Amino acid sequence: MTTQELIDQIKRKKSFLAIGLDVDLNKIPPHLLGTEDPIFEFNKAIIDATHHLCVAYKPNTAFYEAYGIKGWKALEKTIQYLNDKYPEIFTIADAKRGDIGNTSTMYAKAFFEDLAFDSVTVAPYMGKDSVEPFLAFKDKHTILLALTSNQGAFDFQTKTIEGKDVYKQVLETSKTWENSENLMYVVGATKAEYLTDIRRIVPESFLLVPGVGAQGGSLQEVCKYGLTANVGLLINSSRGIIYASTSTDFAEAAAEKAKVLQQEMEAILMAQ
Ligand SMILES: O=c1ccn([C@@H]2O[C@H](COP(=O)(O)O)[C@@H](O)[C@H]2O)c(=O)[nH]1
Repeated sequence: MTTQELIDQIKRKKSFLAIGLDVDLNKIPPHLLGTEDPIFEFNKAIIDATHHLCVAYKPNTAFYEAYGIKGWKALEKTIQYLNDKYPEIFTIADAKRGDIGNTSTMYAKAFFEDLAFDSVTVAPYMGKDSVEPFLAFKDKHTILLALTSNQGAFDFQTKTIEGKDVYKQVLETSKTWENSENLMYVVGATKAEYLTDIRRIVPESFLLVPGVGAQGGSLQEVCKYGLTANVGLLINSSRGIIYASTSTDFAEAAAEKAKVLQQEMEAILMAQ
């Protein structure tokens, strides 16, 4: 999917919500546990109930890898279902990969060719040659971790090396790489006060922003400093939406939570 197609979808739906599909078998409604593939059944119901309210889904691969072959199969079925039934939706494999070049090539093939995701999250700390294999896929998007939502972000990302914060070096250096127009960046909603500086370096780039809801980040604060003329934001919420109910009404309850966020987004876009 091109960036323009993503922007068009955002404008059409008046939403820049990315719903996180972080499926934990201990948290899903018990009646699904008797089905053949509870993870997929859960995702399918959530997707069918919420697809009109969001523009992206972000399965975090850890939640699938944890269940071995069955988890990976459920991930494969989920992305196939999305690509077949809702091809306008932007898909994000939150896998946080990155390794020496030939290994990164295999990661890129796994997520872009085999699973056919539109994008994958990548850790930048092994440098240019570890990210290039992802960027070589010209019709796909590489989402680089810039300033993450967790407390540990302050351990390295905000440290100053040679006079510049490390997260700023990630943004500035990555902009010089070939096909950098296909880069997006992860910035935590809990770090909204850094967005003015971030927008000075990447004024147009899309930012994937997790941390609204369960982690305490504010949608309003993020939009105040991070919104661009083309929106430029994908706001992620996972637990706050998908675990709204643990009963048979779980999909409707998730849609209600998603609707609240979508309406807040619509109001922000109208006021722009
Ligand atoms: O900086 C980051 C990068 C990734 N994440 C991931 O986003 C979701 C957030 O889930 P919530 O339940 O809405 O808190 C999850 O998959 C994280 O691994 C992040 O939170 N922060």
